[in-house]
Amino acid sequence: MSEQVNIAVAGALGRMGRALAQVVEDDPRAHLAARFDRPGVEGEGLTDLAGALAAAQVILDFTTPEASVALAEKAAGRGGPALVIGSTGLSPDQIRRIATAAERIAIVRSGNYSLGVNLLMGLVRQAAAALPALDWDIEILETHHQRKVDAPSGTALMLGQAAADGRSVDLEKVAQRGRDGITGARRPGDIGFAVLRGGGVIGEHSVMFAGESETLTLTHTALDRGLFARGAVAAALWVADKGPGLYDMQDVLGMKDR
Ligand SMILES: NC(=O)C1=CN([C@@H]2O[C@H](COP(=O)(O)OP(=O)(O)OC[C@H]3O[C@@H](n4cnc5c(N)ncnc54)[C@H](OP(=O)(O)O)[C@@H]3O)[C@@H](O)[C@H]2O)C=CC1
Ligand SMILES: O=C(O)C1=N[C@H](C(=O)O)C[C@H](O)C1
Repeated sequence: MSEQVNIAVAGALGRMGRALAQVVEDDPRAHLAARFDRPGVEGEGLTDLAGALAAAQVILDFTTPEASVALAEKAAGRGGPALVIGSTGLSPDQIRRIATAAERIAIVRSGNYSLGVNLLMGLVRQAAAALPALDWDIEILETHHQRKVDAPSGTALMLGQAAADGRSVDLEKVAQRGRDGITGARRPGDIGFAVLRGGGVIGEHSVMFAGESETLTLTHTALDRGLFARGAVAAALWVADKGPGLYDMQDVLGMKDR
């Protein structure tokens, strides 16, 4: 067997952290080199951040925006390891700081590591380009479990970006992220976001193209959290030998050139 890739898991006690560790342990190409959580949190088999930085070729980071930025800057400052970041809810400034860190180390960042969502992004871009904005409204609906803290989801924002790219418009200028009360009629060209939270829903995303006499809806449903973990571990194996740069799951899946 060829050499295994040493992978550490940040946020190891979280929902994704636990799923990620399981997938790494089950993959013969990977070795679970370290698991760590919030500084000061101890637990069986947990190391600290310094131990993880020293042991890992790649760290899987599904934590919080603040933790991901701090980790990216720390890793960049010492020239590694590479990172696979899945945290969502990042501000534009936090996204910029991760991009700056990626000038010194390899970082994969995506709001969704599933194959289906990454394929859906291409379909949404294509549909948005084909359907004239004056006749077709775009609305994005996402549903997640009751414990999710950010909204709209990272995936919903990626799908909104894909729709905006298809229409060659700036998402910031057309995004409609909250409606309540007397909102006035829908502004032509807006891309709307709607958010549901409840129970244990892993993640559902729909993009509706609404015309006057017909609607077209593209939907992705995640059936199990391990889906994202398997995609993230595939990204870790992919990025382990990459040079500095900011990559996404479309790079990992080889979808960029199609
Ligand atoms: N890109 C994708 O495909 C996916 C992305 N996500 C995203 O991943 C993130 C995590 O989701 P989820 O696992 O459900 O959340 P959880 O809250 O269950 O897990 C996050 C974990 O990270 C820990 N943590 C917080 N700060 C640090 C730190 N500085 N260093 C190390 N660990 C830290 C948390 O500790 P504490 O509880 O003490 O705060 C917690 O244990 C979210 O942003 C979510 O949206 C989720 C699924 C898929
Ligand atoms: O918090 C979650 O659970 C999820 N977060 C990601 C997002 O914000 O899009 C991906 C997935 O939908 C699950």
